Amino acid sequence: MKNKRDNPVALLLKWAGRDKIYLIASVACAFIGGLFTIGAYIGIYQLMTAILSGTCTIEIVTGNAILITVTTIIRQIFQGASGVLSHKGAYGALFHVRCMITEHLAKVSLGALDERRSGDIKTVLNEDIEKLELCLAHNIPELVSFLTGPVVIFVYLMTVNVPLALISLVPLPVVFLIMGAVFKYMSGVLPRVSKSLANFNSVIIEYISGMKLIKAYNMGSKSFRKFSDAIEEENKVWNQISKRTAPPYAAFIIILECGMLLMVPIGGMFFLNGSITSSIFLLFAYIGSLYLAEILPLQQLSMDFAQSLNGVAKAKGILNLPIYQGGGDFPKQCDIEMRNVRFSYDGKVNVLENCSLHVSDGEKIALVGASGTGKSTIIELISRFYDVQEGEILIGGKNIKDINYEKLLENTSIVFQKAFLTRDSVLENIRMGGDATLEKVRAAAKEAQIDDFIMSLPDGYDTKVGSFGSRFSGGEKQRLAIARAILKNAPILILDEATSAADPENQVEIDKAIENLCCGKTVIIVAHRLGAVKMCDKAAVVENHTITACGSHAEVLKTNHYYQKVWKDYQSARDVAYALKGAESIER
Ligand SMILES: Nc1ncnc2c1ncn2[C@@H]1O[C@H](COP(=O)(O)OP(=O)(O)OP(=O)(O)O)[C@@H](O)[C@H]1O
Repeated sequence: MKNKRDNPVALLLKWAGRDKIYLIASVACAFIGGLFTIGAYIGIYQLMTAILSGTCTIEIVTGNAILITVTTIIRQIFQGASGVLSHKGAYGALFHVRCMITEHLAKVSLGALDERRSGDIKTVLNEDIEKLELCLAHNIPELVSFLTGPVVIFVYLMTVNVPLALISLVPLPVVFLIMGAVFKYMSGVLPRVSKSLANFNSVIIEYISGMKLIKAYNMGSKSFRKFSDAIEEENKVWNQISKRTAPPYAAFIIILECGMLLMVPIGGMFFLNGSITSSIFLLFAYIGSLYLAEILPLQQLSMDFAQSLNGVAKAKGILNLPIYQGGGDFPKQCDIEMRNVRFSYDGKVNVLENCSLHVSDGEKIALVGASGTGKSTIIELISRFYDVQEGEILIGGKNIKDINYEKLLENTSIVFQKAFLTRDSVLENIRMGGDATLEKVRAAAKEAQIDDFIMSLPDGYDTKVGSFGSRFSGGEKQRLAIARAILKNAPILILDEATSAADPENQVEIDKAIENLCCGKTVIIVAHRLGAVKMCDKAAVVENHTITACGSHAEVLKTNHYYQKVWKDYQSARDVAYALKGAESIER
């Protein structure tokens, strides 16, 4: 049996939360407005009858004119109110759904997200959810409004003449069959539409964010090709849809409007054999053949409805992604332990196998290893961006899966190799949604060696960061990210050390900032340059999918070949720098 929760309209109403009341009120208004459709038809019928029977007076004309005007005005008022209420409810619902999805995404493992492209998620959050507005603000109230009128008129016609009223319904099953066929076709083709749109969005995101690279390698025409292919596919899909849906739409309109073809000969026959009066004949010849045209606006409904349901299904798909929930308090002690961990991103190739590591509370450890050996993966597992496939990771003796995810994030600061700045003020970029005062933010920025620079900006801490942080150099961005982590003051610090961003002066400032940041914390640093080892108590070598050596610099240097080699290389490089500079005191 189909679960009630699977019903897309019920789901939409649930997502609308408190705004559901506006949606229900809008449907009620649409219904009442629809009831008043009958006024104009009754007015015209009464006038026709009076004229044909020669009893028409000024009172009858005025009375029916008032009836038609007033019912039309009331109908419009209720339909207008229905529109206002449905839009208020619909945009409230859209807001709730978007918030639910973004909050949900924050608790989803990166593994689940890796399978989706950013364009795909953007399409759901933007275009697909926007389609829900169609359903809530238009489709549902319009369906009620445009169906109520014809139903009321049909009931009225039944009171006048049952056989003719029933004959007037003949086109209806045909048009509903057509609408059903269009709905079925649209539901089938929509996954291709969504895929093409998601691809289109991904290409745009890639094109804009990779603009520097595109320019540097003169890739304009090549990437434009990708761009134009995506546009072409979009165009192809929608052309195909119009080709397939145009004929049924035309048939829908023609069949609805051809009621006269039935009503005139059949009504005429009834009139000639004396079973109906002339006014009843005219009523059916005119109104009885036209009233179904009231549902003409519904021709778009099947396509819109299919799109809305597709939007619901895709939003539900994201909301169904498993999230980290439950779990207890963050432990008092912050020692970190990896026990025999196995991890693979794709389920096929193991990045880590039987990997173990212990970092004591308050200890600083540097992860050293060749590129691609799994250093960043280790810190992503400790931060629970992904879950291990075998083994366990413990903090303070507690498996991180048993720690409340938000508490884990609260107590861990991560400084990424590539600092990401949001399009907001410098102040907000440091306090990241928190409520720290400017004084506290400045104190953190001072420790991160970036306060002087921020104060030299035209608007100081209120300076807006340009898109993708483009106003700041790599080193400045790095120090802003360090200021963020200093302000957060979490007991565990994970640092994917950046070197590319730093020129020598910047590096001195970054090193000082990192030193301040690390003070009194349990720290894991991914050491891309060996110089970082000097600020740590221990070094651990990541190679062959595991940690092969761990200990003080001297201990690891004694036992590990890789470490001996890179240390030698590091020293030679320093000697070259020493010779080039001719300085007396380069620190060894
Ligand atoms: N999201 C991902 N999906 C699939 N594979 C990944 C992902 N991230 C990393 N990898 C792969 O996992 C392996 C380890 O990558 P990782 O980034 O942990 O190495 P690293 O030691 O930090 O490298 P580097 O020093 O160059 O930053 C690499 O082979 C990499 O290609």
